[in-house]
Amino acid sequence: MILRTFSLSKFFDGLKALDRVNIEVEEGKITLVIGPNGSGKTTLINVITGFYKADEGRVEYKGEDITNKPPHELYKKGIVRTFQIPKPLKKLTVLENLLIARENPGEGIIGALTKAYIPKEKESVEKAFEILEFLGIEHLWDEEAQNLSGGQLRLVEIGRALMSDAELFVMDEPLAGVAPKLSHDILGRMRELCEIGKTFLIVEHRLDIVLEYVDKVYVMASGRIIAEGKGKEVIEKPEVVEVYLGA
Ligand SMILES: Nc1ncnc2c1ncn2[C@@H]1O[C@H](COP(=O)(O)OP(=O)(O)OP(=O)(O)O)[C@@H](O)[C@H]1O
Repeated sequence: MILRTFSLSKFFDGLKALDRVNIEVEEGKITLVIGPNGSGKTTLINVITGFYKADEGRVEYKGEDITNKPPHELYKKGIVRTFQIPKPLKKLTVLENLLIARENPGEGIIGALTKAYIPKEKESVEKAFEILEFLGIEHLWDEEAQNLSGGQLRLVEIGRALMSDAELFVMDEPLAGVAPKLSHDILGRMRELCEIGKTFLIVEHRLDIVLEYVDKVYVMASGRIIAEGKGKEVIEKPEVVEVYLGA
């Protein structure tokens, strides 16, 4: 397992947003976390990636305790979280967005903007083009991000993460606002990346599209993992049907 959580808990003023969560993320696989609104999925990702502090429990990455390490330290270890491209960066081109991603793992917007105009090494530019080509958006390299469709922006977000050489990609709703065809393309690209050893931990609501691509599914409700398994069989479990109906 590349990542594991052990009895991970997070409280907000008495609310148990995470309640002793145990998950295992296998290397080279896509692990999906689902659950009704407010069940704790984003909180789980935020705690794993160091954006929130855990109140109890532990996170291990490659056997090392990484609990409550800040995002930039996790980035150095090979864990990257994707984010929607913030507004100021939308004025930059697609290529520029990839180039500054490498320098700004922590996603500080101010830092990103001040560093945006430093000279770029040839090697970084070559790498950026390779990634754009892989994602099928190399023709958009000189386009301002603000002119892209929602789906194209998602691909740029993934491209930014790929600039980092990370091994574990943590993504919150990578398909939100993306049309079905492009969603399938994105998931297909993720599967190809799994083949070269990359690992994905994702939260996604679009179950109709995503389930066939993922290796393992965890279902959350009220801060707890209530079911786990492979693809479609999980969502047919009575306890899962129940939480979705109740929601
Ligand atoms: N920063 C915060 N402060 C206080 N409460 C929070 C905070 N973040 C999340 N919560 C609460 O924790 C619970 C879990 O929220 P979370 O966003 O993790 O759920 P989710 O499963 O990602 O939901 P959604 O599918 O709607 O995004 C919710 O009750 C939410 O209101």
